[in-house]
Amino acid sequence: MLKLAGVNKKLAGFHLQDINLEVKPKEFFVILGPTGSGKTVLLECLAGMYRLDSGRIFFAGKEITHCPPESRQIGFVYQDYALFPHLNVRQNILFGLKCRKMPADQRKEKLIRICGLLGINPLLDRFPGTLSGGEQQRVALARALVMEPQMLLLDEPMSALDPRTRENFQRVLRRMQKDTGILTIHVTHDFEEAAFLADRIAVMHRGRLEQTGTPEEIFKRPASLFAARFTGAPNVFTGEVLRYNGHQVIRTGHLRLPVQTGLTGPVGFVLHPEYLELLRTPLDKSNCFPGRVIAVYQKRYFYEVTVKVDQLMLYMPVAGNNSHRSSLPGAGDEVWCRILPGGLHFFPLEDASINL
Ligand SMILES: Nc1ncnc2c1ncn2[C@@H]1O[C@H](COP(=O)(O)OP(=O)(O)OP(=O)(O)O)[C@@H](O)[C@H]1O
Repeated sequence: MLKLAGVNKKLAGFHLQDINLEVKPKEFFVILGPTGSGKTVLLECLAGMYRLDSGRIFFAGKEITHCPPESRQIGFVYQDYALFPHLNVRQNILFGLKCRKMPADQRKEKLIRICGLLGINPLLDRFPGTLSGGEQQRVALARALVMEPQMLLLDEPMSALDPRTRENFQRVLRRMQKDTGILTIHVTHDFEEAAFLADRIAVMHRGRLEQTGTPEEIFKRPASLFAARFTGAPNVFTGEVLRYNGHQVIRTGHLRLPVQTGLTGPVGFVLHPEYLELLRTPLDKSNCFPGRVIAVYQKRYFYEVTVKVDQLMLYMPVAGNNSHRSSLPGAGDEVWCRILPGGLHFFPLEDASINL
């Protein structure tokens, strides 16, 4: 178990603020946040590269707040791989074990195991300058893993990879983490990557952790406008909860959507697309709203229909295949949009001026 309690670190122009976090043994934990939000500084605090201003860090049953980096048994993989260019892959991977003066036969045994796990045996005699980005990243990971760290910190290890290589590396990484069970903290600004890899995610914004939860919890129930928008939730809007004709409604533009929420006043809300139904004629007047189709795009497995309802641009995926295309409305058509029960999620709006 890793525990951070009230961790604070001020740097010129940046403040890592009041970080409280618990990560379970064997967990794959992702810190998700935009550039400059403090993800790397947080990893560096864990690795012992900064002296904390306040707060404590505990790992595997002992306090490590003041332990020097080399005694923390942490593996750190950087964004830019940081391989030694004058050493071949084998020498790069074994560098740390040689410094530890591990006997050659033990080094060899570890090398074989790690390279098998990451599929890099054919690369052992090559030099970093001759490797692709994805290959270099695997080597960097192997170099960290061979030291058998108790915790692995990965600082945007895929930022320089093309989408296909990134997808492959994500699979390798996830399998490796499940096989080894090393508590892993991975930093990224990409929600899809986070959702694929993470057991749990913490959303970071301006030096603070805004929300922690499983990928599904964060995607379905974002706690703030920032979390909703940054994780790419479609149909994120703002409005005001008030009473209208004796009912609780949310007013947004000229629309009044019936709601049941403990919140009042200004709120943010998500209209989950899978709870939106596209109709030619209204079914249930209280939850059906007239709109106009703005665009229909074909995606791989579904159609993406954009409907303007009052001032809201609603994104709606509609399942279908080519033969189904003719039954879909087209741009300019008048339609109705029905909100099914459970389709609305609210969060308090603390800072309406958040600009992503
Ligand atoms: N040693 C330092 N001294 C002063 N400021 C620093 C230092 N290291 C980082 N910062 C600042 O702290 C803020 C957070 O930096 P950090 O590298 O943690 O962001 P990040 O979330 O990892 O961003 P990115 O996704 O771009 O890597 C930035 O404004 C950065 O300029």
